[in-house]
Amino acid sequence: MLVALPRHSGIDAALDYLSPVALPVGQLVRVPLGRRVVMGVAWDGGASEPADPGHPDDRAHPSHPTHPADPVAVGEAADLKPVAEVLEALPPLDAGWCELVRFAAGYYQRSLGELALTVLPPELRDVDGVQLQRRLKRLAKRSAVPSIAGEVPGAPTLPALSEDQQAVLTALAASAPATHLLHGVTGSGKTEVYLRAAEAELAKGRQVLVLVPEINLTPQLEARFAQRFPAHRLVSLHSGLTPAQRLQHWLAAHLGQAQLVLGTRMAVFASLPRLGLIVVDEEHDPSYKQQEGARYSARDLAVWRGRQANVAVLLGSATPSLETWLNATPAPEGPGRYQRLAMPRRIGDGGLPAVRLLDLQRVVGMHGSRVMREHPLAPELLAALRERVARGEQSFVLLNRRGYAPVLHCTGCGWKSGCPHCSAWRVFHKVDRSLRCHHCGFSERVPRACPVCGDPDIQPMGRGTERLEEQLAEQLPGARIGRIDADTTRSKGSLESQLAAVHAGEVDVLVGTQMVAKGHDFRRMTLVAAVNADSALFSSDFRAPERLFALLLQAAGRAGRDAAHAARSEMWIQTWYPDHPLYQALQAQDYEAFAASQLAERRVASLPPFSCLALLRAEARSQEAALGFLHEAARAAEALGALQAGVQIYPPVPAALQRVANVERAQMLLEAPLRPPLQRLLAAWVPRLQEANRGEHRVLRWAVDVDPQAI
Ligand SMILES: Nc1ncnc2c1ncn2[C@@H]1O[C@H](COP(=O)(O)OP(=O)(O)OP(=O)(O)O)[C@@H](O)[C@H]1O
Ligand SMILES: [Zn+2]
Repeated sequence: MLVALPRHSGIDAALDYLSPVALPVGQLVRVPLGRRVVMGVAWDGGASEPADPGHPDDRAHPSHPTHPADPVAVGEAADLKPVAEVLEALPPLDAGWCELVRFAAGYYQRSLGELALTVLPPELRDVDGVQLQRRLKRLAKRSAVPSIAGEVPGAPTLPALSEDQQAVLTALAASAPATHLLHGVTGSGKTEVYLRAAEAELAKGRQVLVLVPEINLTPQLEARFAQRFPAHRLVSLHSGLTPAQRLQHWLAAHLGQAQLVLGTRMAVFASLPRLGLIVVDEEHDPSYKQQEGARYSARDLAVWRGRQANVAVLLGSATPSLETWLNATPAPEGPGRYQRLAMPRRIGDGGLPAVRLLDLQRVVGMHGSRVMREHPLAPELLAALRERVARGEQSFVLLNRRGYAPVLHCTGCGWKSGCPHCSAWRVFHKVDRSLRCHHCGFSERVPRACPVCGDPDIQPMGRGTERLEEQLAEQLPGARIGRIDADTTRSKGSLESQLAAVHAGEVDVLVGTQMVAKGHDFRRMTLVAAVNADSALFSSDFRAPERLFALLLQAAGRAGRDAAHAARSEMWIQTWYPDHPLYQALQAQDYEAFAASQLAERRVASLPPFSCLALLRAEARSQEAALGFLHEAARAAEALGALQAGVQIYPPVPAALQRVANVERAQMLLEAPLRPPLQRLLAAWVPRLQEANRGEHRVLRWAVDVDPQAI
């Protein structure tokens, strides 16, 4: 029986319980654990993780390709506790789900029980049989509503497919189930491809899983699917749902009542007994990687799940991740694991917006050095915005930093608004005159004077979206300025209403973070400007260039989506480094050339996708303790023969953000040219880390991150 015990508990395999009847694998039960009664999942004897689970991307089949068909005879020994309750109202989780969970636990180094239970809806874990019955009744009533109401609305009219869309769909239909990269430029109509591919599976009575990177992209996609398939039940799965909703939606999928399941990364674990297709929209998005607990990649698990279930997986993006791009590169240059499907043209044949690099050196040369100190936008860019406002077109100004200013400082003594608990600045938010730490949440009212020297002249340094909005309002009198970022969209429904206002043309110039830079189909936008992209150019993170390129190309893609305006659509980038190769590739709108040059760099530096990484993170009261634990862990890995196996262990270092909420953080990187040796080492090593965490180097927390997003 699987119950939610973390790997640290030392109990990794399933627990045994007495049951008067044999239970099928995957059956949900309630069992006593200590003094409590908890949810459990019936499991076969071999619950320990496979030593070498391969990788989500690997072509080879998993080490547990078949599922034991025999029901589990649970416990014979007399000292076992009996199962408290079998939740018979629910069919057992199917073999595909069980295998997915088994694989994910093994690959990401988590305890099987913990992973299995945490990916179920939280409310399911708390209900007993009676409460479950009640919820099922409610569900039955709800799913009956459309048929009682009688009429299913007439079939929606379908747009005629573009040549590219047609070609892609023909190739898809002709292919055996496989993983496909749908590489379509922004506005090429990838969603229509998802819809048609889904339609074919729905017609066969199969279920379709659609993953999106962020909650804020779900409403519009949900609306499009709901509109296209009015006779099918669609449910969403994401963290914005109430626990009760999430359970209802999960149940609808599990019982096969919902044919369409749309959600964020957690939805990859949905129970889908008749799965026919998986779509991963914006597959390159870092949000697919869970950043706590089991740090899984939903994109990679989707690929694994598709292969396991023998169904097609459609990875869509205008800027694929380099991992995916390499996987979709045919032999002999690449492994050719995925099929590449290309849609190089926009719907209506409108071109992509022209990219203009606005050289700030020249701007300063022409207008003097004060101009960029006092104003966020160069006069040329302001003029371009004014022109759009006058023509009744919309513009989007991208600044990937919320708040008013990233830091306050004292002009007298140089004091800066640091966070007392973190190695970070506190951000000035003008709306409530607060200094807020974006890492630990510590917030205070802005002091009247410098807390060190008493000088009243404390000034914002730098600029966030709040300040940009204010300055644009001053510089573009009469224009309607809107702002969308994490601060303006805190309350429920506010994002939807703000987006609706943009779509309705009530905003002339939209200021926003990356939140609005992707996915949205703005029809009247003809200018997109990035005003502080340079700050990401020199990041130490090896994925920073890939991220920046994707963000800017996605942002550019918000302009000129209506073919009628495409010709005069532009993307402006204000920069001190107009010759930077990244900007040059962007100007050429040449993803392939950019990917090729990045991959060449990664190959030379032995970075992913040419190597496999795992990160051990530690958090402790002191940096010494955190580093001490990591050194201890390194010794344990060496003792296990890491070096001989080809796994390189880098020296422990303080994390990039060293202190958060008074906790010191450090990390240690493991690198191997291939996955199997790394996976084998991790499987042997992770159980020993708990032992390493004793004595003088005790840490508060440690975690292994397989395929980390940032190092
Ligand atoms: N065959 C078609 N005929 C007419 N319009 C279409 C067709 N296919 C898609 N569209 C429209 O084209 C627009 C762009 O499509 P969509 O939003 O799917 O692009 P996308 O490829 O997902 O772009 P992005 O990567 O920027 O999100 C949408 O308004 C969509 O309704
Ligand atoms: Zn803080």
